[in-house]
Amino acid sequence: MTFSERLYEKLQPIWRKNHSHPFVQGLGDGSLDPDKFRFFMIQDYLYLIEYSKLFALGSFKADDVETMGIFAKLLDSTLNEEMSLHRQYAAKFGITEQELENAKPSPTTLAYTHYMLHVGQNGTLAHLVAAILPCMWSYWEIGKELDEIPGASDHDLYGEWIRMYSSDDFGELAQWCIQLLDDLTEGKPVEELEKLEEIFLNTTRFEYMFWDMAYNKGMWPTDD
Ligand SMILES: Cc1ncc(CN)c(N)n1
Repeated sequence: MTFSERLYEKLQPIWRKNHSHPFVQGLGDGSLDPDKFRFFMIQDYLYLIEYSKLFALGSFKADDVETMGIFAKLLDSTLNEEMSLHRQYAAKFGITEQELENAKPSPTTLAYTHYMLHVGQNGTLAHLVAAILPCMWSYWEIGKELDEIPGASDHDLYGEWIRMYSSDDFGELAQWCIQLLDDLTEGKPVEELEKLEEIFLNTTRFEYMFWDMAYNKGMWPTDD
């Protein structure tokens, strides 16, 4: 069994919760309150600013030019393709550049991004890849599942989001990351694999928390 197959088994209970979460269900049937989606888009934009730094770190930590180049491609596609989706949605929602710039991360956004950056800065390349993989893998799975719902990818508001995350381009990058983690973990000792599994499951849990945060528009419990 490859390491990613082992992770795939372990992540099932959390992914089931993702897929049945009212935010994700609402994206699929079009019933999601646009105000919740607006909140999500702003938080996700802030999230991606921090997340993209992990690709720069991946390039720094890689041992060969080919891997460095693919991390550079991931950095470019996140900043200039994925985040341009967010900028388009911002325009649709009348969110100004100023509002995006002044937006503050929620506690969940902060905790999730800081955790990944901590692991990415202090760990090995395998640690970094274990931390970033759930982000790509889970969105690709959700995108593909929602794309199968008749009419979902043509929805006026949420269709574009579904098309982006179910796309072959997005899937290829997720698959590359899965393969890289399998290559990096081949023949590694049990304790190392357990540590990587823990990191992977932590960010998998953070993915679930992000959906829940968006659905509840969860900010700090006090404005002070
Ligand atoms: C929270 C989150 N997780 C994953 C993705 C997909 N890159 C995202 N945009 N935002």
